[in-house]
Amino acid sequence: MMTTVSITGASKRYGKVEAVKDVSLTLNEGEVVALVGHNGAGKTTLIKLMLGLIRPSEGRVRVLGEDPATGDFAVRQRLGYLPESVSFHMALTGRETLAFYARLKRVDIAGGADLFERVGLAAEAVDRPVRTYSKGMRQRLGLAQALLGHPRVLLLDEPTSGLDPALRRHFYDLVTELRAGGTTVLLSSHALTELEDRTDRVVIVTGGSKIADGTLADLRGIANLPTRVSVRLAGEGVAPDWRQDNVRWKLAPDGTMEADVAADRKIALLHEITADPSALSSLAITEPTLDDLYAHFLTRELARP
Ligand SMILES: Nc1ncnc2c1ncn2[C@@H]1O[C@H](COP(=O)(O)OP(=O)(O)OP(=O)(O)O)[C@@H](O)[C@H]1O
Repeated sequence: MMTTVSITGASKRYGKVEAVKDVSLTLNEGEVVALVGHNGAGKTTLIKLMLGLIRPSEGRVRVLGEDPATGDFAVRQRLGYLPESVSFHMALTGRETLAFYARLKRVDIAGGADLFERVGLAAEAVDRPVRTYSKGMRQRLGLAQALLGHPRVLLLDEPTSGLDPALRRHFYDLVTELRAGGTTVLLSSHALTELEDRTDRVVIVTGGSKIADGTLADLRGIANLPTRVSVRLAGEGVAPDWRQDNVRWKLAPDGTMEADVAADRKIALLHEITADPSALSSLAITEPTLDDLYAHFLTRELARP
């Protein structure tokens, strides 16, 4: 897998504020990575470092093998960026806006109509002034702008804010397609639930530091949080042996029995529970969500001396 972005020991200070502290991070070709963290955690600063808009106070940033702040313009042409709040010139139409950005980026606009279609901006809207656009339409125009020049690295800051559920799905389909074509996609977001099944890797930052970096499975392994097992018994009178196991079951008001089971005991317990399938009417297993993991890593970080 080819590395497209590599950040090594990077820090960025603004006076006394250390917006990014000694962060090392690698992004690869064809990878979708979520960058998550609270407000002020340093996400935008990291993105600005990758874009070469700012330089690190310490450390090194390389994008497609070059320093984005000083490197070749050709590298910046292969970088796409969607800022958190997209602001366009309200009097320009969608088509004019895209043409403007294409000129800035010095890329061919020939595929412009295609781009509108790809991001789901209706043909009838393309020649209307941007001031008549809804927030979701502006967001899609922003995405079309970010896709100009077939970027190899796409940095998207809160890309789904303002999109309704159907547009979100469309957006993630597009991300999947880009990833298949080898693009690196970095999504900075607060929307943890929707990121869960859609990213290859999750990077958590807080107070400018990176505190976790891995696949969801990696993070689950490190966090070692319990798995929730929920069962419903087939009949009132059934009292299987595993109820006596040293797992603490709680009875929910709807009659479901729930237990939080340590990762290393989960499989043995499930084996036991399912030994007599006729005893159960339903069984559900819930792994820790990205929300749970995020809370875990933040709490662990706060507890550090
Ligand atoms: N130009 C700047 N001058 C001074 N301080 C800054 C500057 N840019 C960022 N900071 C500070 O650096 C820290 C990190 O900010 P950053 O914008 O990177 O966070 P973020 O994770 O993107 O937050 P959000 O989710 O709110 O966008 C914050 O404390 C912020 O106030």
